Amino acid sequence: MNSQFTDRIWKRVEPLWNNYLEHPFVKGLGEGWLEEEKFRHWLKQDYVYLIDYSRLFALGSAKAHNLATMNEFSKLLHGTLFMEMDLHRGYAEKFGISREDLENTGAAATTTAYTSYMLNVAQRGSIEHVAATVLACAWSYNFIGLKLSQIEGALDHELYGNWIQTYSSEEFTDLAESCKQLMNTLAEDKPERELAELEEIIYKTSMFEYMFWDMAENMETWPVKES
Ligand SMILES: Cc1ncc(CO)c(N)n1
Repeated sequence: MNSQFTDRIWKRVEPLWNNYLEHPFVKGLGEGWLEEEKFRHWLKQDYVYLIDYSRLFALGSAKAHNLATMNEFSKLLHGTLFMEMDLHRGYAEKFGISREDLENTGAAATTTAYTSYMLNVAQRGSIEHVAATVLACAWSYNFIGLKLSQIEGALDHELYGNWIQTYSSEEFTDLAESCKQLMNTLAEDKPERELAELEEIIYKTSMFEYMFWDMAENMETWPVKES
């Protein structure tokens, strides 16, 4: 098979993504010792993150040049709003966080920066820009889920097993693969200047992914609290 755009991307992001696996939040999740309050912080921030992330798939459908692409984005939208966010709703119920509280979480600085960046790039750009903004998110969570699932006992952990099961599942792997396929199709025959631009978007979102783990680990919101 011909070399794909995502093979080039993999070479660029792999060193950065390996840092996710060393991050204390991700390590704690995989080895089962992550403090619950940090996980609860991630859960709430990630829920509001996913609301805006879902908008990107809707934008992808709107900007699609053909029905097949519209269908792909619509499947990704549905998968995020239902399959993925059900995981969050299940945890919230376990923690006694109401649906309303979950949904009304105030986005932290990092969450705001990350979603604003993606929405800005996607709104200003074309369909391939939309595909570039969503790629690192789905693919890197699948990468992390699959890696953590290899740790002995991780899938059976009382609290975090469900997280690892979801992100390493066939369903979520399909979702990540669809994002990769979409990116490859949309990158076909594009000149190098445009490919380099897409690569930068994917690299930046990968950096934001790292910042999101940091935000969760340090339970950050905004640097100065209202008095
Ligand atoms: C921050 C973040 N990135 C990626 C995913 C996977 O969709 C997620 N749930 N949250």
